[in-house]
Amino acid sequence: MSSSKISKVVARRVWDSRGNPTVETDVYLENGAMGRAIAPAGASRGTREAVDLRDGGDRLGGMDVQGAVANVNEKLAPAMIGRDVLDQKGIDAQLIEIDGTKLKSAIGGNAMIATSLATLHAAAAYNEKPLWAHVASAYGRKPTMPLPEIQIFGGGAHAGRRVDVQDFMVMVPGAETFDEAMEITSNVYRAAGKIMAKRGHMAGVADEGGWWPVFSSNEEALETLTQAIEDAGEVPGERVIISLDIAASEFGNKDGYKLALEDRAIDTDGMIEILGKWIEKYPIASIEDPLAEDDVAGNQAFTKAFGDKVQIIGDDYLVTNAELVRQAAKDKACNAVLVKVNQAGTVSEAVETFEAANEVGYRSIVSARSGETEDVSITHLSIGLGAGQLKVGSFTRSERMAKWNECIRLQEEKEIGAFVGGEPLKNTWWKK
Ligand SMILES: C=C(OP(=O)(O)O)C(=O)O
Ligand SMILES: [Mg+2]
Repeated sequence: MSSSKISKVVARRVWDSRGNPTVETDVYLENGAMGRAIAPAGASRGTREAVDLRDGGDRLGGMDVQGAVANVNEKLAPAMIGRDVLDQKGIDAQLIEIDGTKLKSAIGGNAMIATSLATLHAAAAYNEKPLWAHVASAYGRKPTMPLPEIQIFGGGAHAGRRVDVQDFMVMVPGAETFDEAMEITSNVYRAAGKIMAKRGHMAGVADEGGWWPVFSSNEEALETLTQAIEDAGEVPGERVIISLDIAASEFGNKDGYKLALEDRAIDTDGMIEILGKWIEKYPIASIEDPLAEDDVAGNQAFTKAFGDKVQIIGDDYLVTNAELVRQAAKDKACNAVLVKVNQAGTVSEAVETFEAANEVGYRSIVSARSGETEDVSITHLSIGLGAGQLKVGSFTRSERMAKWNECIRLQEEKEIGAFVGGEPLKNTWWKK
């Protein structure tokens, strides 16, 4: 039998969609197989997520990753060589041990996730399986096509804080196929672009490909999005619903929130009231980070008020951490978790979070970061785990389309369960 032992690990500096350097790792096996992955990078980051190691001083705005690359080549590689690539858990545990910090700040979350993901790719290559199939068999999951969650307008930290809300997205739970969900979303995207162009507000796209938010209020963005759904020939709330990432930690905390665009300071109750009005008025079926990451009482109150109506996703609030998911379930805060591999820092910890979500009955949405590359690992993870939903960003940016187009290809695989768009939102108003 050919050897599944790791023979070489090499990292290098490559570039992401914001022009920032990031880490790419190659893992080679004795039998000649190889896996490669690139670390993504967030802009609206939770304080409890794994941190990237950045350096460079004045060069590259202190965003360089030479130290992280060196850590892979000099510290992780020697420990990995000779290990069985099929032991993802053991390898990840070793990476965690070498780092030795709570937030992966010594080796760097960027170094850790590129290496952990590359190990997963190498194991798939050893098994001569596509990544999704390896993930499904390694974790005992039924592979399934996800419901796409796609940005139409960007905002928040991804668009110079032109509006407070970070992501104005749509999902098409009423689509019959993944392909149809993409087609309908692209119609909405282009309709939204036409509205902006007509208003003389067409100003390019934000970090994840949604149109640049030239609006005078958060609500104007919601109105425009609803209009775009109509212009695309759809009845808002029928096949197409709105989903929002408020990313509230970016403009507030438990002591108060500052809606910069509207020049308003409000408290937790005020935030819940505004969001409640939006849920009343617009066809919103999913909201991410409605309150700040430290606002436990706010997240609890919001979930109590709207948890049986909309999907409530913890991103900065749960930072792809299994313990925090279990705690949130005890606290009755949120009913879904965003799974971002680099928030956890290793594949094993991200999968553990996904499994914890399943245990407590929370939905999972595998997600990209605002800084991305051509790496399509998350497409395979979402399908292989049968996570149900995938959040990536939008048209106009190929680092996003690489992931969506990989979904399009994979829907042709007979072993991948059919798209059941409505299923992930079945406990929301969309389908009781
Ligand atoms: C994808 C997101 O943005 P970032 O990667 O900047 O955290 C998000 O907040 O869900
Ligand atoms: Mg988010």
